[in-house]
Amino acid sequence: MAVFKPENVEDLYEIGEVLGSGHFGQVRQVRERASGKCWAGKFLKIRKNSCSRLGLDRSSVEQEVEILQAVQHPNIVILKDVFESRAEVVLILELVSGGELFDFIAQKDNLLESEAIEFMKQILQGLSFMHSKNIAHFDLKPENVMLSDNVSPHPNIKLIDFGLAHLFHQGEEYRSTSGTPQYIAPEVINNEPLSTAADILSGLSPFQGDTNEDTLKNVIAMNYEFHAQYFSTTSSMAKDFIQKLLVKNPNERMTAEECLLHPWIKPI
Ligand SMILES: Cc1ccc2c(c1)c1c3c(c(C)cc1n2CCCN)C(=O)NC3=O
Repeated sequence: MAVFKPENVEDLYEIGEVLGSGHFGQVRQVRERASGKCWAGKFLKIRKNSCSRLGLDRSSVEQEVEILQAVQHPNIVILKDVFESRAEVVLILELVSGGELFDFIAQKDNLLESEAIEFMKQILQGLSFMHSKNIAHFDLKPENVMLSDNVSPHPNIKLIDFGLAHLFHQGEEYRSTSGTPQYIAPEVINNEPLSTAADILSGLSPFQGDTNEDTLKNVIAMNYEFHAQYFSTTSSMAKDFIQKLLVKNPNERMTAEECLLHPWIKPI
């Protein structure tokens, strides 16, 4: 069993504003008292016993910590420290102050394809690194693709939130139905054995339906089209790239490594 620091996190960090919250608990900005540097504290409620429904199993937190310690990469958020009290584990994570990529793009009048390629390349570099270590994120969605800062003209992409991530062991069969309906792969919906390929399809959402049920049906049917309203100025190379991701059979879907070699990302 992993042992985390027993010190009281508030002895070393000043707890600041809430940055986000979820089923797991809260993410808050924290300030390291010794250096004055700001980090993100992910405060996770831990189940007191197996009968309790509130909080997370300690084993799932141990897996998130093990995975974050294994994926040190410029496009993946860094884990600095882990503290544990009676019913809480606190992850001290790199603060990515540039906010969500989705918001950065939404506030621009238009996104050049060259900018989209640069963002996609960084996302794929982080994914390719994780997948090379047999780790899948399993919750890749716009909210979990963030920017390191909001000042530089070319901010760095940072993948965050490894709460659903999984480390595949040799020959292991793994199934899960967790995830966000409009971003999950068809094999997740069908409760089939999963692989890192699920990450490749999960980040896109041309499948949005009026209800979660409609969305899931669209994902299963791979029901999408390139509406002229959005794609009239999109290059055929970009559409070819997307089509090679939106493939129902995970074994026929491009891997992150193959994506990085696609001519849209890496022109010949
Ligand atoms: C400036 C800012 C604002 C909101 C943040 C974060 C940072 C943030 C962070 C993290 C997580 C897991 C969630 C976070 N959230 C919650 C929303 C994430 N889409 C994290 O690991 N580092 C962050 O900076």
